[in-house]
Amino acid sequence: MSSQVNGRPTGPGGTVKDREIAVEQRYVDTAYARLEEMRADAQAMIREGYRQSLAGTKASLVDRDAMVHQAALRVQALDVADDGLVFGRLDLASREARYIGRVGVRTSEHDSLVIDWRAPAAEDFYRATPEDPRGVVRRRVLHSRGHTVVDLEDDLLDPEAADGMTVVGDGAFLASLARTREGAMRDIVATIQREQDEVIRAPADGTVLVRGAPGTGKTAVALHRVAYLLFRHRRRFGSRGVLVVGPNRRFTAYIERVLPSLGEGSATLRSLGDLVDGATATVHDTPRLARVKGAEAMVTVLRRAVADHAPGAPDELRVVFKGVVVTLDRARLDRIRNEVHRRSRGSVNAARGRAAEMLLDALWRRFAEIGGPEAAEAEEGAEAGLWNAILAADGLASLDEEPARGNGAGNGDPKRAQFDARVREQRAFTDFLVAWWPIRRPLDVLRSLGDPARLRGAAGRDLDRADVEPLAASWAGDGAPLSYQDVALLDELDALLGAPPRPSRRRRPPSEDDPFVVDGVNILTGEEVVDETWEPEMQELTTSMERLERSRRVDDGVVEERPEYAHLVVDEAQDLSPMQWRMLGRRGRQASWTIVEDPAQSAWEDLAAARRAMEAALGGERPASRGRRRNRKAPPPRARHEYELTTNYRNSTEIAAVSARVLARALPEARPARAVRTSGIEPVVRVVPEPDLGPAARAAVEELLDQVEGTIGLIVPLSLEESGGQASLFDGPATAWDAADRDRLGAGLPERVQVLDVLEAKGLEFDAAVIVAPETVAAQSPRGLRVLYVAVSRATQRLTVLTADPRWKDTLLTG
Ligand SMILES: Nc1ncnc2c1ncn2[C@@H]1O[C@H](COP(=O)(O)OP(=O)(O)OP(=O)(O)O)[C@@H](O)[C@H]1O
Repeated sequence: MSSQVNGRPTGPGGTVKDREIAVEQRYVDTAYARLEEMRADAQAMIREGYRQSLAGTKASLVDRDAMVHQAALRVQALDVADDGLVFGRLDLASREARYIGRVGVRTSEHDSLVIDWRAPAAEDFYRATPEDPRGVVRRRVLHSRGHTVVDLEDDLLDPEAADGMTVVGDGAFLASLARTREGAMRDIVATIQREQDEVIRAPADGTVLVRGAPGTGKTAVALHRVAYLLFRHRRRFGSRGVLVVGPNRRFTAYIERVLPSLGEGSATLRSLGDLVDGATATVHDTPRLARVKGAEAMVTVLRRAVADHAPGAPDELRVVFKGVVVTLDRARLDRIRNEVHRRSRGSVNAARGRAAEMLLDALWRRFAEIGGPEAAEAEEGAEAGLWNAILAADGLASLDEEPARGNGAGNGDPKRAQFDARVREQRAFTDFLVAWWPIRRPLDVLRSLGDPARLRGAAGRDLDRADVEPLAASWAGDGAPLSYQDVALLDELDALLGAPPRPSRRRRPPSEDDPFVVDGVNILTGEEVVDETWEPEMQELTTSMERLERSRRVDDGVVEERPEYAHLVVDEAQDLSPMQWRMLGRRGRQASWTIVEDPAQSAWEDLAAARRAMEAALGGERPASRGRRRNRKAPPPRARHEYELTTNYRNSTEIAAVSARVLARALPEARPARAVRTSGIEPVVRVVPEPDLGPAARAAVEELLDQVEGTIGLIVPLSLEESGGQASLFDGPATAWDAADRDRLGAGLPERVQVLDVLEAKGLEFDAAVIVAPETVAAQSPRGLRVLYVAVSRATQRLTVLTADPRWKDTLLTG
């Protein structure tokens, strides 16, 4: 027999619930006491690590590093568990009770006190249902504040086996969904639902693809999965890293506390605008420009741009050899440049040496063509022995002897070697080389396309001619802001240009008279000529933190090494352009992936092209097979596991009904998720004349400030002027919600109000949302209705929509 008691007084000890809370509190106190001991042990280990380092041997420093690192991680994890350490209890049919918490805690005799939520033994806590109780009779969720248990909620899963077990609860789960939002996402570790848990614990290999409508917990699930993967496969994912990518910086700021609250500080969290070191996106493109910049055709355009001559490159090379002037004109130089590019795709910046060799080849041929050898001999009045005399003077073999090894095309011709050596020495040649084949940064190339003529050349037939001017305008000028799509283009350029030649680590003798050394760098090989004492032994003795720091170092805007990760998590994946997929693909060539998306929220017009790019990114690059194995069949495609989340935990049923109506218009065949919480508060739609939209929005926010305690989102249409004045591309209504408008709207409002545009609102949620001008949002792009669908599904409690078009009132409220 069991008894469902919702806090009714039952006698001198208070309510049944109070007594149950007191029992749990005693257990929780024991767990905290042990946690404290474990923390003290870990801190002692850190002290011991530092003590060992005083011993001063190299081995002790390495040991110290490893020990301190491990212990510091442990202290960090234990600190995190300090708040709400224990949140669950399972009572099994076997009468065993299991406690589930943020970290595993064992007694000093190694008996389990608390099971880590990610451990297999905790799975039943999330998976057991009345239909499939998995041996669980009662599941209890403990709500704590700090170290104090303040509430309980039980689920009776197997009433037959309950036999006298107390069951308390008053729908605390639903109440937790209605909680006030504080501006940052929180973990859901205590209330993960079964369908979500299946995603979190999905296999670590291949690709996990998660779909679900707004508010179904896709982001929450993806982040908990990261914590799970790092816990269960620490060696694999911890060392090569996990990258979590969100759509924009506001979003990453919103979710950045979740992983640390789960004890995971090691995953890298970046927005699509921050993935390339040294470049930061600050604006969104207009939908039209985003489509152009994001399309795969840009690969060809950028290839041409890289292969084009650099701005300011000289168009004639002129050297003098033995009084004979040898020149290469523009047409010849262009042919050579094309040939060097053909051979050095992906390593253009490292190809200066090859460029020099090919120039010398061409100069030598030209020298022969113009009768140079005869002219040179005639001028110097030399007999047949002239060459020998010169060669001998240079310490090279005479014509009668074995041919000296040539510097040039490796043909062993001493005349050619002589020619090469003399030309290389000339400042005219080295200066030309540096200007003609400069080390180019991705940003320089992108800026060079700010010149419409140059962009037109690179565009060929791959861009619509009408797009060229606005594209160029968005890149022109050193101070032009970078857009989110631009960052993917910079990454593409980085891949095309390749890293500049790596500075030499070897110590070299000072080489002041080496003609190829300009400003301390050998201009042919790019090697830095290091002449200070270098102590490799000392350099290697660095801590893990220092190594991490060094691996991220950025040199003059060029990334030294693009990091690759063992696992990539992509949120809001439905919005990635093909170019953005390529950018991610380069970071996960050998990775497994978790992809989270809702195609119905996609603002991307050509979803099919984006899908192809996604598949290419996921296909990655398999480790190269060697030798005989090369002819074997291609490896099987990576495993894919697909999941759908179906319950909306964010919106009240009233708000979900409005978003379902927008969805029905945007995508009639799509099914909305089932909302589980009814608030009794109906959304409000007000019709106001267009010029009054701003003041009406202020008034709506002020009203809501009295009605909700937490965050308010004031969501306005896109500004179509932000990324370089492409207003001409705008073919919707003329209201411009530019930054100044938004500042005016937000002026003087408290911090819990955020003014943001519809794209920035992606993935976020607020207690209350005010949506301004749905008619404008819907008309701003071909996928405007989907963008509006995103906007109306942001609020948990209250939704107010302001429209200048009375028809929208019916659309939103009655469908
Ligand atoms: N099992 C759960 N227990 C408690 N809260 C939950 C649960 N699942 C999701 N939530 C909450 O529901 C809200 C929506 O979750 P989340 O933002 O992850 O949804 P989403 O599917 O990513 O939405 P969108 O598509 O709009 O980005 C969040 O506040 C999240 O904490």
